Amino acid sequence: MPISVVVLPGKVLAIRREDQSVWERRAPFCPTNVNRLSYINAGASVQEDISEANVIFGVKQVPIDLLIPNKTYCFFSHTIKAQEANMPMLDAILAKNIRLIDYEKLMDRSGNRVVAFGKYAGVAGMINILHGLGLRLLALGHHTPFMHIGPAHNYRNSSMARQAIRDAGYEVSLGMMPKSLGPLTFVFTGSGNVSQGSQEIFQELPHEYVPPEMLRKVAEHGSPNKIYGCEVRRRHHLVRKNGGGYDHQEYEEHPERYISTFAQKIAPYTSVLVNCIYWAVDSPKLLTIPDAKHLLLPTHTPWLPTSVGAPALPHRMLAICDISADPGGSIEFMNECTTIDTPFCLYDADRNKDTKSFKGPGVLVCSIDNMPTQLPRESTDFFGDLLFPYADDILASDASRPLEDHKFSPVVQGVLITFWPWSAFTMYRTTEEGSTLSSHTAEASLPAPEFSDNALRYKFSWNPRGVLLNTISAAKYLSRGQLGVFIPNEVHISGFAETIKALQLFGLVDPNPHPSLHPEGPQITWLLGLMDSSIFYENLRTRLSERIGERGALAVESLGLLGDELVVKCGSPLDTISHYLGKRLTLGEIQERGVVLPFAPVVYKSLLSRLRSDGIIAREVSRPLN
Ligand SMILES: N[C@@H](CCCCN[C@@H](CCC(=O)O)C(=O)O)C(=O)O
Repeated sequence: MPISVVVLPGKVLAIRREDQSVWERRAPFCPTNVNRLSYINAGASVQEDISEANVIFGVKQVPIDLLIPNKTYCFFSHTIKAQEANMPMLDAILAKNIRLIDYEKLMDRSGNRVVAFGKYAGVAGMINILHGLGLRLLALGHHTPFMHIGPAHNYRNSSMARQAIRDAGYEVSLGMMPKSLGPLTFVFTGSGNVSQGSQEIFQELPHEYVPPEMLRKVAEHGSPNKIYGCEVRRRHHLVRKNGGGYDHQEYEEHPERYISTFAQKIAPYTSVLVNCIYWAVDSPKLLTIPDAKHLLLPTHTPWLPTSVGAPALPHRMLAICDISADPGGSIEFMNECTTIDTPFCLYDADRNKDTKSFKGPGVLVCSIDNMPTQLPRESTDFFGDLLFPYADDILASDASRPLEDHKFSPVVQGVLITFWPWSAFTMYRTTEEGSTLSSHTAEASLPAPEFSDNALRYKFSWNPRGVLLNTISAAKYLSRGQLGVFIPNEVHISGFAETIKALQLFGLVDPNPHPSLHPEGPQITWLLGLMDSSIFYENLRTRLSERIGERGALAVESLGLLGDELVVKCGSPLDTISHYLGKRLTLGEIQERGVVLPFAPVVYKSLLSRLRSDGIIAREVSRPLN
């Protein structure tokens, strides 16, 4: 239920009822925190209407229509990596003049997060994967002590889960694991809160830690009466692409210069991978789709005693608990997070597909992205105590007043500053009401071409649908009091118009459903399949060049639309091409000018007016490019 707490006269804090999932039973503060907050004896009132609150606290994303304008909100928005699903919510936050304090960005001077549920993600994740391991081994023909461990949410608290794990561990130490399985190894990537939480649970089992270089040895010759653990840090598997070992400073600044050797050096000797790293868009992947193919090939372990009733394992890697939970991220083949309702899937590398089953070929994956809510009370107490020291500071926020009127502590100020680059980019790309707009100045409303390296001259930080849609609708602007209309096709940025024209020519910017693009329809490739599956590549290429010129044809080719990649069909040509370009031309983290940002007037006008009230005036200088 939502509660409002009066903290000071005129200062009301609200805690919203979580609605992101039925499982979400956490809160940002626990009752003890609220008692301490209500220090002027005002008490907390439980009420549906929280609109009188200045600051609204929550845990997970807020539905767009429930976002109350002009408030300060604190919650996990999951927008920092421009996560596609949450971009409409971010747009609404900007449009509604909301000041967002994202817990993920509350950091100390060294860049470490100060409030996080991470430890409980680790705790719950480890319990879940032990439960899943029991079920997977059963499907492979083995009853093991892990069968008696339930999913994390089946326990009243983590102590009860620990007890069940200790009991299972006792049986392991008594030699009750089937000998045909050989020794089991658990690899933990990362050393932060998540990793520590999961290792605390692991340590309830009879265990021995080994360094990464000993993994192979214990995987082959270790004892089946204990479980081997190994914590793998970046320095153990990251190497420079151009030669050389891991350099922390350089990696922080240039993760793209590194590759991971995890798949070759660590994964072949890993039975259960507990992935606890923080993954950023530019970071190297730990396991790619081709790596999985290799790792899930049958292994030959003739030294293990097997029989019809006690078969050998198909391969070493049995399960992955991807607590890091970035679809397509560090574990490339994890393309959709699992949920508390359906916690596991079995990824079959041969078919590059996963099934909701424990039986059959593959590796079991658990990638729930809200695991701490499986232990809601404990994780709320833990989180509330971390957040409490910042509550007063956050409560001082008045979203209708400029930032410099506030005296935030460095931790809170740091979060708010993260909004500046966004505003600046938007300012760079937008044409404000009242400015003069000729066909030349209009070019300034597009991203700077010098920051683009593809045929569209755009890179996308999320779904590019809006950008493409704008190319078939005219933009309106005010010029010296007169309403003008600007046709995007007439923009003369080199390459952009040709490419857009080509996309339009092939009907790829059409927002209406197309039968060939029905998600359940037959598989097709891009233009070759979409236009005429019988035409040869060379002929299509020539025809294309004749119709749209060589530059246009080159552009279409460079976007991969003439290749034989299968189309992920999203119903309409526009949605399908948007999905494709969003993936292909992704910018990654927003770092430079020239990226695509929310550019509807409702979004940027509120930003511009906020900037104006902060004394920053947008000024546009435009010059013709040719
Ligand atoms: N890595 C992914 C998914 C993160 C999901 C984390 N969920 C946690 C958030 C809590 C925390 O970070 O402290 C949750 O518990 O819901 C991404 O970045 O989008």
